[in-house]
Amino acid sequence: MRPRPERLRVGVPAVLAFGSNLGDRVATIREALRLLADDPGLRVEAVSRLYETPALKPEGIDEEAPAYLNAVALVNTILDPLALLAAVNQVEDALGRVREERWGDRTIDIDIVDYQGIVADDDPRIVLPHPRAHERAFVLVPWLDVDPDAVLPGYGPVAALAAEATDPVTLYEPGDGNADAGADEDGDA
Ligand SMILES: Nc1ncnc2c1ncn2[C@@H]1O[C@H](COP(=O)(O)OP(=O)(O)OP(=O)(O)O)[C@@H](O)[C@H]1O
Ligand SMILES: Nc1nc2c(c(=O)[nH]1)N=C(CO)CN2
Repeated sequence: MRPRPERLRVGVPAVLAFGSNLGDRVATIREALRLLADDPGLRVEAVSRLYETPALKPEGIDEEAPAYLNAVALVNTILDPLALLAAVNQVEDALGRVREERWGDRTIDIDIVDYQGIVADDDPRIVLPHPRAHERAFVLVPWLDVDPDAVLPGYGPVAALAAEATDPVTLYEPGDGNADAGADEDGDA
């Protein structure tokens, strides 16, 4: 009998976006990834570099608010979209996310950008793809890091959308140049 492959690919692909603008942003994003990786329902397959981005508020870019770090992860999951949302909400809650004002400062935000290419807006709890991802360079640019050929369902190639998006995005390079979402705020791996 042939040995069983160690990891069977039975799930579906999804794209998660991470944002943090309060506390130790790198440590928080890294911990969010660790908590998600511990979930038996999903596997983290690739993580982008970190990008520093000014806070986008309903009235526009707010240079006075603490800047965000943003990253994107590709996952493979056996969870359905609502179960995946529950899993990411649980991680947000564990990391001290407080839901007060719209687009308010937060320790962590995790959005489901894409789930298996599905387009669905009938359930406001989970709109797919994420309804604002197409215009957010802070989502599109890190996504390109891990999938240069990515396509946002209903909108087209992510590279073209990123070229159109106007919000500024800067590769985050702490002291030692380690921009990995796996390293913490002072650059330690
Ligand atoms: N694709 C999605 N990913 C995450 N949440 C979603 C999605 N579609 C709908 N929602 C719903 O959006 C609601 C608000 O989510 P959240 O508080 O994270 O918004 P936000 O991060 O402040 O703003 P934004 O959605 O613009 O990033 C949640 O209750 C969730 O059910
Ligand atoms: N730069 C930046 N701005 C934001 C972000 C974010 O992740 N990065 N997320 C928001 C709500 O999800 C609102 N504004």
